[in-house]
Amino acid sequence: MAQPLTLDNVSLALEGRAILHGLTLTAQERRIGIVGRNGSGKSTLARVIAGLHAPDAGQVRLFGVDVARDRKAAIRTVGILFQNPDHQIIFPTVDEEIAFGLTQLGQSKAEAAEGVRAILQDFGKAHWQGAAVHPLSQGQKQLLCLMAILAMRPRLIVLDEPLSGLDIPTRMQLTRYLERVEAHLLHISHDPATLAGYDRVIWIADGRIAQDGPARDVLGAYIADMERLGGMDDISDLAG
Ligand SMILES: Nc1ncnc2c1ncn2[C@@H]1O[C@H](COP(=O)(O)OP(=O)(O)OP(=O)(O)O)[C@@H](O)[C@H]1O
Repeated sequence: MAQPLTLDNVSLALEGRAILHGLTLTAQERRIGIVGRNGSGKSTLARVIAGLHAPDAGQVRLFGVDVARDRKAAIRTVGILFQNPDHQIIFPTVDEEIAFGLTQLGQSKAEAAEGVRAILQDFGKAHWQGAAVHPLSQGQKQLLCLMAILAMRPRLIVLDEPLSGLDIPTRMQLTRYLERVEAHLLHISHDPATLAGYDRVIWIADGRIAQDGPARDVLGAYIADMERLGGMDDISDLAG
């Protein structure tokens, strides 16, 4: 059976600078965390795994789908949630935002409308039907993005720091929503606390895998290294 996630020697340069260096891994865990410092390449990796950016070399396969080459299959397979929902939302109303992905999947207007109704109902947000997006808080917008992705029923969702701009109660609520998601999650964060309890954590440093294993081991080593670096003199030496 096809593995949920396979990276085979994935490399990528941006503006002539190598960002990802021959990443290779296979994963079947349902909850995978990616940690790393600012500039280590996490967001770039997120985009490559979501098929938004083709690698220069190597291949990403999700459940057997080559997400860079087979875009049609990719949109059924993977969704991505970004840090800032304002960069993700393109429509002025909740319904249009959710319906868009469904029509991209080939659903009719009526099917998409039913999909919108169903996902809002599922999240106890039936009263959002017909609502405008602009008065929503950041957390509510992030929830809208999550619902829009889940309505499409992807098998894997890439989370690129979607909690980091939210206050603590909102983060806790969104975390609870994420916990009930059936799809596989690949959650990118520089905050180890977010990933405690995950099935597997991969630490990325300078576009390479620094460590890969159980959350407790990898996060422990990562925290120790971050504290070591944090104890050093000059923040200008810390840039990624
Ligand atoms: N479009 C781009 N063009 C050129 N360089 C880029 C581009 N996007 C990112 N980079 C560079 O690639 C490196 C990795 O960036 P990336 O955003 O993937 O890291 P990150 O680990 O997600 O960082 P952060 O935690 O700060 O978001 C950085 O040095 C960044 O400056």
